[in-house]
Amino acid sequence: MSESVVTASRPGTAAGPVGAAGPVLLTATGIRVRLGRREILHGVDLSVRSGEVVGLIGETGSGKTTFARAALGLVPTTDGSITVGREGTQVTGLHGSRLRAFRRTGTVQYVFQDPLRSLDPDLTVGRSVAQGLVLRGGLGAAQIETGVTEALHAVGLEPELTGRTPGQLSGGQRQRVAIARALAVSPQVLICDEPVSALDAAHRNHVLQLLNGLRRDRDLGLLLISHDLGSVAAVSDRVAVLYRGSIVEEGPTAQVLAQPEHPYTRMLLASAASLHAGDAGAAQRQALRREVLAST
Ligand SMILES: Nc1ncnc2c1ncn2[C@@H]1O[C@H](COP(=O)(O)OP(=O)(O)OP(=O)(O)O)[C@@H](O)[C@H]1O
Repeated sequence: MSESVVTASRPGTAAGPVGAAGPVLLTATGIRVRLGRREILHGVDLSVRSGEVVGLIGETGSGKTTFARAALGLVPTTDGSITVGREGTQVTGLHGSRLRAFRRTGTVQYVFQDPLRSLDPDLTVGRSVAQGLVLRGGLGAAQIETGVTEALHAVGLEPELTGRTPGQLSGGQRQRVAIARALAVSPQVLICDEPVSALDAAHRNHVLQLLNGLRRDRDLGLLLISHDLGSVAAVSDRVAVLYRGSIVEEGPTAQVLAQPEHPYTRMLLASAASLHAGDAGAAQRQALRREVLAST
Protein backbone atom coordinates (compact mmCIF):
# COMPACT_ATOMS: atom_id res chain seq x y z
CA MET A 1 0.00 0.00 0.00
CA SER A 2 1.54 3.27 -0.97
CA GLU A 3 0.79 6.77 0.15
CA SER A 4 0.73 9.44 -2.46
CA VAL A 5 0.43 13.15 -2.68
CA VAL A 6 -2.57 14.44 -4.55
CA THR A 7 -0.91 17.04 -6.63
CA ALA A 8 -2.21 19.95 -8.58
CA SER A 9 -4.75 19.05 -11.21
CA ARG A 10 -3.99 19.35 -14.87
CA PRO A 11 -6.63 21.73 -16.08
CA GLY A 12 -7.93 21.12 -19.51
CA THR A 13 -6.81 17.50 -19.68
CA ALA A 14 -9.18 14.69 -20.38
CA ALA A 15 -9.38 14.39 -16.61
CA GLY A 16 -12.56 16.26 -16.21
CA PRO A 17 -14.80 19.23 -16.56
CA VAL A 18 -12.35 21.69 -15.19
CA GLY A 19 -11.63 25.20 -16.26
CA ALA A 20 -8.42 26.67 -14.94
CA ALA A 21 -7.71 25.51 -11.40
CA GLY A 22 -6.41 28.27 -9.18
CA PRO A 23 -4.41 28.46 -5.98
CA VAL A 24 -4.36 25.61 -3.52
CA LEU A 25 -7.10 26.09 -0.91
CA LEU A 26 -6.68 22.93 1.11
CA THR A 27 -3.41 21.19 1.80
CA ALA A 28 -3.19 18.16 4.04
CA THR A 29 0.25 16.74 4.68
CA GLY A 30 0.92 13.51 6.52
CA ILE A 31 -2.34 13.55 8.47
CA ARG A 32 -2.61 10.98 11.22
CA VAL A 33 -5.72 10.66 13.35
CA ARG A 34 -6.24 8.32 16.28
CA LEU A 35 -9.73 7.69 17.62
CA GLY A 36 -9.94 5.60 20.74
CA ARG A 37 -7.27 2.92 20.55
CA ARG A 38 -7.05 2.82 16.79
CA GLU A 39 -5.21 4.96 14.26
CA ILE A 40 -7.80 5.80 11.59
CA LEU A 41 -5.71 7.90 9.17
CA HIS A 42 -2.13 6.86 8.55
CA GLY A 43 -0.47 9.87 6.95
CA VAL A 44 -2.88 11.28 4.39
CA ASP A 45 -1.70 13.84 1.84
CA LEU A 46 -4.35 15.68 -0.14
CA SER A 47 -4.77 19.03 -1.82
CA VAL A 48 -7.63 20.88 -3.45
CA ARG A 49 -7.31 23.94 -5.63
CA SER A 50 -9.70 26.77 -6.25
CA GLY A 51 -12.17 25.85 -9.00
CA GLU A 52 -11.39 22.19 -8.66
CA VAL A 53 -13.41 19.17 -7.57
CA VAL A 54 -11.45 16.39 -5.91
CA GLY A 55 -13.29 13.17 -5.25
CA LEU A 56 -12.32 11.25 -2.13
CA ILE A 57 -13.59 7.74 -2.51
CA GLY A 58 -13.40 4.62 -0.42
CA GLU A 59 -15.60 2.05 1.19
CA THR A 60 -17.45 2.60 4.41
CA GLY A 61 -15.06 2.84 7.33
CA SER A 62 -12.04 3.83 5.22
CA GLY A 63 -11.75 7.18 7.03
CA LYS A 64 -13.32 9.67 4.60
CA THR A 65 -15.47 11.45 7.17
CA THR A 66 -12.65 11.41 9.68
CA PHE A 67 -10.50 13.26 7.16
CA ALA A 68 -13.28 15.83 6.62
CA ARG A 69 -13.64 16.30 10.35
CA ALA A 70 -9.90 16.82 10.68
CA ALA A 71 -10.04 19.50 7.96
CA LEU A 72 -12.69 21.29 10.01
CA GLY A 73 -10.68 20.98 13.19
CA LEU A 74 -13.31 18.69 14.70
CA VAL A 75 -10.97 15.82 15.48
CA PRO A 76 -7.40 16.20 16.73
CA THR A 77 -4.57 15.01 14.56
CA THR A 78 -1.58 13.21 16.04
CA ASP A 79 0.71 14.22 13.19
CA GLY A 80 0.76 16.26 10.00
CA SER A 81 -0.78 19.59 9.08
CA ILE A 82 -3.82 20.94 7.30
CA THR A 83 -3.90 24.46 5.94
CA VAL A 84 -6.96 26.01 4.34
CA GLY A 85 -7.96 29.12 2.46
CA ARG A 86 -6.02 31.76 0.57
CA GLU A 87 -4.57 32.92 3.87
CA GLY A 88 -3.22 29.42 4.53
CA THR A 89 -4.73 29.10 8.00
CA GLN A 90 -3.30 26.13 9.84
CA VAL A 91 -6.29 24.19 11.18
CA THR A 92 -4.32 21.52 12.95
CA GLY A 93 -3.52 22.67 16.45
CA LEU A 94 -6.38 25.17 16.70
CA HIS A 95 -8.34 24.81 19.93
CA GLY A 96 -10.96 26.56 21.97
CA SER A 97 -11.61 30.19 21.14
CA ARG A 98 -9.13 30.21 18.24
CA LEU A 99 -10.90 27.26 16.65
CA ARG A 100 -14.30 28.86 17.21
CA ALA A 101 -13.06 32.11 15.66
CA PHE A 102 -11.76 30.19 12.65
CA ARG A 103 -15.08 28.35 12.26
CA ARG A 104 -16.93 31.68 12.32
CA THR A 105 -14.97 32.84 9.29
CA GLY A 106 -16.75 30.15 7.26
CA THR A 107 -13.58 29.41 5.27
CA VAL A 108 -14.40 25.70 5.20
CA GLN A 109 -17.98 24.53 5.08
CA TYR A 110 -19.33 21.02 5.37
CA VAL A 111 -22.43 19.57 3.73
CA PHE A 112 -23.66 16.31 5.22
CA GLN A 113 -25.20 13.32 3.56
CA ASP A 114 -28.54 13.66 5.25
CA PRO A 115 -29.99 17.18 5.34
CA LEU A 116 -32.86 15.97 7.48
CA ARG A 117 -30.36 15.36 10.24
CA SER A 118 -28.16 18.38 9.59
CA LEU A 119 -30.97 20.94 9.31
CA ASP A 120 -32.87 21.89 12.44
CA PRO A 121 -36.40 20.57 11.83
CA ASP A 122 -37.92 23.54 13.66
CA LEU A 123 -36.06 26.26 11.80
CA THR A 124 -37.46 27.74 8.63
CA VAL A 125 -35.32 27.65 5.49
CA GLY A 126 -34.61 31.36 5.88
CA ARG A 127 -33.40 31.02 9.45
CA SER A 128 -31.31 27.93 8.67
CA VAL A 129 -29.53 29.66 5.81
CA ALA A 130 -29.03 32.78 7.94
CA GLN A 131 -27.40 30.86 10.80
CA GLY A 132 -23.79 31.22 9.66
CA LEU A 133 -24.22 34.92 8.85
CA VAL A 134 -25.75 35.60 12.26
CA LEU A 135 -22.96 33.66 13.96
CA ARG A 136 -20.33 35.64 12.11
CA GLY A 137 -21.72 38.83 13.61
CA GLY A 138 -21.52 42.43 12.48
CA LEU A 139 -24.30 42.21 9.89
CA GLY A 140 -27.63 44.02 10.02
CA ALA A 141 -30.98 42.35 9.35
CA ALA A 142 -31.13 43.68 5.78
CA GLN A 143 -27.65 42.36 4.96
CA ILE A 144 -28.53 38.96 6.38
CA GLU A 145 -31.73 38.88 4.35
CA THR A 146 -29.80 39.75 1.19
CA GLY A 147 -27.25 37.04 1.97
CA VAL A 148 -30.01 34.47 2.42
CA THR A 149 -31.75 35.47 -0.81
CA GLU A 150 -28.48 35.30 -2.75
CA ALA A 151 -27.58 31.90 -1.33
CA LEU A 152 -31.01 30.47 -2.16
CA HIS A 153 -30.77 31.92 -5.65
CA ALA A 154 -27.33 30.32 -6.11
CA VAL A 155 -28.79 26.88 -5.45
CA GLY A 156 -31.87 27.49 -7.59
CA LEU A 157 -34.45 27.70 -4.80
CA GLU A 158 -37.37 30.08 -4.96
CA PRO A 159 -37.44 32.78 -2.24
CA GLU A 160 -41.00 31.65 -1.45
CA LEU A 161 -39.50 28.61 0.29
CA THR A 162 -37.89 30.68 3.04
CA GLY A 163 -40.87 30.24 5.37
CA ARG A 164 -40.97 26.46 5.11
CA THR A 165 -39.41 23.97 7.50
CA PRO A 166 -37.28 21.01 6.26
CA GLY A 167 -40.22 18.63 6.67
CA GLN A 168 -42.13 20.64 4.06
CA LEU A 169 -39.45 20.17 1.37
CA SER A 170 -38.41 17.38 -0.98
CA GLY A 171 -35.13 15.57 -0.35
CA GLY A 172 -33.45 17.43 -3.20
CA GLN A 173 -34.72 20.79 -1.95
CA ARG A 174 -33.46 20.01 1.54
CA GLN A 175 -30.01 19.24 0.22
CA ARG A 176 -30.06 22.53 -1.70
CA VAL A 177 -30.95 24.34 1.51
CA ALA A 178 -28.00 22.67 3.23
CA ILE A 179 -25.73 23.79 0.37
CA ALA A 180 -27.21 27.32 0.49
CA ARG A 181 -26.51 27.46 4.22
CA ALA A 182 -22.89 26.56 3.51
CA LEU A 183 -22.61 29.06 0.63
CA ALA A 184 -24.13 31.96 2.58
CA VAL A 185 -20.87 32.51 4.44
CA SER A 186 -18.82 32.56 1.20
CA PRO A 187 -16.61 29.56 1.91
CA GLN A 188 -13.38 28.96 0.06
CA VAL A 189 -13.53 25.21 0.56
CA LEU A 190 -16.70 23.14 0.47
CA ILE A 191 -16.57 19.59 1.75
CA CYS A 192 -19.57 17.56 0.67
CA ASP A 193 -19.83 14.24 2.47
CA GLU A 194 -21.99 11.82 0.47
CA PRO A 195 -24.17 14.76 -0.63
CA VAL A 196 -26.31 12.77 -3.04
CA SER A 197 -26.43 9.28 -1.62
CA ALA A 198 -29.74 9.91 0.15
CA LEU A 199 -31.35 11.21 -3.06
CA ASP A 200 -33.12 9.53 -5.95
CA ALA A 201 -31.52 9.55 -9.39
CA ALA A 202 -33.18 12.75 -10.63
CA HIS A 203 -32.34 14.78 -7.54
CA ARG A 204 -28.85 13.28 -7.49
CA ASN A 205 -28.14 14.59 -10.97
CA HIS A 206 -29.51 18.03 -10.16
CA VAL A 207 -27.39 18.39 -7.03
CA LEU A 208 -24.27 17.20 -8.89
CA GLN A 209 -24.96 19.73 -11.64
CA LEU A 210 -25.36 22.39 -9.01
CA LEU A 211 -22.05 21.53 -7.33
CA ASN A 212 -20.27 21.45 -10.65
CA GLY A 213 -21.55 24.92 -11.52
CA LEU A 214 -20.76 26.36 -8.08
CA ARG A 215 -17.12 25.43 -8.01
CA ARG A 216 -16.65 27.22 -11.29
CA ASP A 217 -18.80 30.27 -10.56
CA ARG A 218 -17.47 30.77 -7.05
CA ASP A 219 -13.91 29.50 -7.44
CA LEU A 220 -14.54 27.03 -4.67
CA GLY A 221 -12.27 24.17 -3.84
CA LEU A 222 -14.65 21.26 -3.58
CA LEU A 223 -13.89 17.99 -1.84
CA LEU A 224 -16.54 15.47 -2.80
CA ILE A 225 -16.62 12.47 -0.49
CA SER A 226 -18.42 9.38 -1.61
CA HIS A 227 -18.33 5.63 -1.77
CA ASP A 228 -20.21 5.95 -5.07
CA LEU A 229 -17.67 6.11 -7.83
CA GLY A 230 -20.34 7.03 -10.38
CA SER A 231 -21.29 10.27 -8.61
CA VAL A 232 -17.68 11.24 -8.06
CA ALA A 233 -16.70 10.44 -11.63
CA ALA A 234 -19.43 12.71 -12.94
CA VAL A 235 -17.93 15.92 -11.60
CA SER A 236 -14.44 15.34 -10.20
CA ASP A 237 -11.29 16.53 -11.88
CA ARG A 238 -9.19 14.23 -9.76
CA VAL A 239 -9.92 11.34 -7.48
CA ALA A 240 -8.07 10.09 -4.44
CA VAL A 241 -8.78 6.56 -3.25
CA LEU A 242 -8.72 6.01 0.50
CA TYR A 243 -8.23 2.46 1.70
CA ARG A 244 -8.07 1.70 5.40
CA GLY A 245 -6.83 5.16 6.24
CA SER A 246 -4.23 5.55 3.49
CA ILE A 247 -4.49 7.05 0.03
CA VAL A 248 -3.53 4.23 -2.28
CA GLU A 249 -4.09 5.95 -5.62
CA GLU A 250 -4.82 9.38 -6.96
CA GLY A 251 -4.88 11.03 -10.32
CA PRO A 252 -7.00 12.63 -13.01
CA THR A 253 -10.45 11.06 -12.89
CA ALA A 254 -10.44 9.74 -16.43
CA GLN A 255 -7.04 8.14 -15.92
CA VAL A 256 -7.95 6.47 -12.63
CA LEU A 257 -11.20 5.16 -14.08
CA ALA A 258 -9.62 3.91 -17.29
CA GLN A 259 -6.38 2.57 -15.87
CA PRO A 260 -6.70 1.96 -12.15
CA GLU A 261 -3.34 0.94 -10.76
CA HIS A 262 -4.20 -0.24 -7.29
CA PRO A 263 -6.12 -3.49 -6.78
CA TYR A 264 -8.44 -1.74 -4.33
CA THR A 265 -9.40 0.85 -6.97
CA ARG A 266 -10.01 -1.96 -9.44
CA MET A 267 -12.22 -3.65 -6.89
CA LEU A 268 -14.21 -0.42 -6.32
CA LEU A 269 -14.64 -0.02 -10.07
CA ALA A 270 -15.68 -3.62 -10.49
CA SER A 271 -18.28 -3.38 -7.75
CA ALA A 272 -19.61 -0.10 -9.19
CA ALA A 273 -19.86 -1.73 -12.61
CA SER A 274 -21.62 -4.80 -11.27
CA LEU A 275 -24.07 -2.58 -9.45
CA HIS A 276 -24.97 -1.13 -12.84
CA ALA A 277 -24.85 -4.41 -14.74
CA GLY A 278 -21.44 -4.69 -16.28
CA ASP A 279 -20.48 -2.33 -19.04
CA ALA A 280 -23.67 -0.39 -18.54
CA GLY A 281 -21.98 1.07 -15.43
CA ALA A 282 -19.32 2.83 -17.48
CA ALA A 283 -21.90 3.94 -20.02
CA GLN A 284 -24.07 5.28 -17.23
CA ARG A 285 -21.17 7.21 -15.70
CA GLN A 286 -20.33 8.71 -19.07
CA ALA A 287 -23.95 9.65 -19.69
CA LEU A 288 -24.17 11.29 -16.26
CA ARG A 289 -20.93 13.14 -16.86
CA ARG A 290 -22.16 14.39 -20.24
CA GLU A 291 -25.44 15.48 -18.71
CA VAL A 292 -23.68 17.34 -15.90
CA LEU A 293 -21.28 19.05 -18.28
CA ALA A 294 -23.92 19.98 -20.78
CA SER A 295 -26.11 21.62 -18.19
CA THR A 296 -23.52 23.76 -16.42
N1 LIG B 1 -15.48 8.68 17.58
C1 LIG B 1 -14.94 7.55 17.16
N2 LIG B 1 -14.28 6.71 18.01
C2 LIG B 1 -13.70 5.58 17.59
N3 LIG B 1 -13.70 5.17 16.29
C3 LIG B 1 -14.34 5.96 15.40
C4 LIG B 1 -14.99 7.17 15.78
N4 LIG B 1 -15.53 7.73 14.67
C5 LIG B 1 -15.24 6.90 13.65
N5 LIG B 1 -14.55 5.83 14.08
C6 LIG B 1 -14.04 4.73 13.26
O1 LIG B 1 -13.16 5.26 12.30
C7 LIG B 1 -13.24 4.51 11.09
C8 LIG B 1 -13.45 5.46 9.93
O2 LIG B 1 -14.74 6.06 10.06
P1 LIG B 1 -15.24 7.16 9.01
O3 LIG B 1 -16.60 7.58 9.44
O4 LIG B 1 -14.20 8.19 8.86
O5 LIG B 1 -15.32 6.30 7.68
P2 LIG B 1 -16.00 6.65 6.30
O6 LIG B 1 -15.05 6.23 5.25
O7 LIG B 1 -16.45 8.05 6.29
O8 LIG B 1 -17.24 5.68 6.32
P3 LIG B 1 -18.75 5.92 5.76
O9 LIG B 1 -18.66 5.88 4.27
O10 LIG B 1 -19.52 4.77 6.33
O11 LIG B 1 -19.22 7.25 6.30
C9 LIG B 1 -14.37 3.50 11.29
O12 LIG B 1 -13.81 2.25 11.59
C10 LIG B 1 -15.12 4.05 12.47
O13 LIG B 1 -15.72 3.00 13.19
